[in-house]
Amino acid sequence: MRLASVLAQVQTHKPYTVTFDLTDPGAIVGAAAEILQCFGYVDVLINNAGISYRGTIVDTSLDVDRRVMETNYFGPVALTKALLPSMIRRRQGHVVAISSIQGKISVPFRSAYAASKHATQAFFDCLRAEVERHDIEVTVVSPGYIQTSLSLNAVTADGSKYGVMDETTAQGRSPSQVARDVLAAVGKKKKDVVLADVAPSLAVYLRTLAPRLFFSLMASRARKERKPKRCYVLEPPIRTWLVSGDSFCSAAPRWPQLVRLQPPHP
Ligand SMILES: NC(=O)C1=CN([C@@H]2O[C@H](COP(=O)(O)OP(=O)(O)OC[C@H]3O[C@@H](n4cnc5c(N)ncnc54)[C@H](OP(=O)(O)O)[C@@H]3O)[C@@H](O)[C@H]2O)C=CC1
Ligand SMILES: CCCCCCCCCCCCCCCC(=O)OCC(=O)COP(=O)(O)O
Repeated sequence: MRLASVLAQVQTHKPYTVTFDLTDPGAIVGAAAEILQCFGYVDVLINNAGISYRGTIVDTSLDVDRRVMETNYFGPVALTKALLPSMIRRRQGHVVAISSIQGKISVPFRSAYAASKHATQAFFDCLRAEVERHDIEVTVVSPGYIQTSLSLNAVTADGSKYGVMDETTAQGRSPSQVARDVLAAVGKKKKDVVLADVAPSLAVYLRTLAPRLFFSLMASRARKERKPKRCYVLEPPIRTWLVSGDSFCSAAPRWPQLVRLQPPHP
């Protein structure tokens, strides 16, 4: 009842949906214009859309690197630039970038994703400093795993969909809790928020304070994820095959279920 009476006093807008592709710069400009025409201004821009990736650098086509970068970095940058002048004119506005803990640490088989999120962190950190004088707030949010379709929608080395619900994703935080935490961060005008468990949060410090140890942990993680578990011999012709280890499967399932043993893939 109290909530209803508070809501009745708060001026709000009827929801309005504008659908566009973040990899299409023209569509972004058009969408921003449509949003401004409809509402006149934007109070809080939450750059949330994104795509993840699984694969080895050596096997990944440059088109895939570009696609991830276009979606996760250039898209939000373009949308922010399109809406920023109106925020500056109004001397009011809040820009949120949903990055990832992988914007602060880089883990193996996520090169394109981690790079796009590091770029996001850097861009919005610069933006925060530049627009402070216009009274505009910038919050970068770096979550750990969240229970969404991110792994299902992730792109692989050859551009196809990964299509697997990873255990890490399935066991991640609830999206509604993360949404509440993001809104709380906006309410408190927080500048940088990590929403992750202890190990990833500590890993950020480890990367800065003990980089050699961090790099060695990541190298060992890479070795483990590629480690084969079972071995089959097929004949004829006489060849030895490996079934890739479960953990590697979960990192890059597009990789062959059967891979040749000699020589083993790096
Ligand atoms: N889930 C996780 O573990 C974590 C997620 N994040 C970040 O959270 C954000 C949201 O991802 P999440 O909800 O988890 O993943 P989902 O795959 O469930 O959702 C991704 C969303 O992004 C939209 N999207 C993807 N590509 C484009 C595009 N080219 N143009 C417009 N919209 C697009 C999708 O729209 P559509 O459905 O129409 O394709 C969808 O709404 C991402 O930035 C991700 O990096 C950060 C840390 C952890
Ligand atoms: C002093 C003790 C420090 C202990 C640190 C040990 C090192 C632990 C490494 C932790 C790596 C965590 C990786 C977390 C990845 C993550 O949460 O990513 C979030 C996402 O964006 C999800 O993307 P994905 O597509 O990879 O599912």
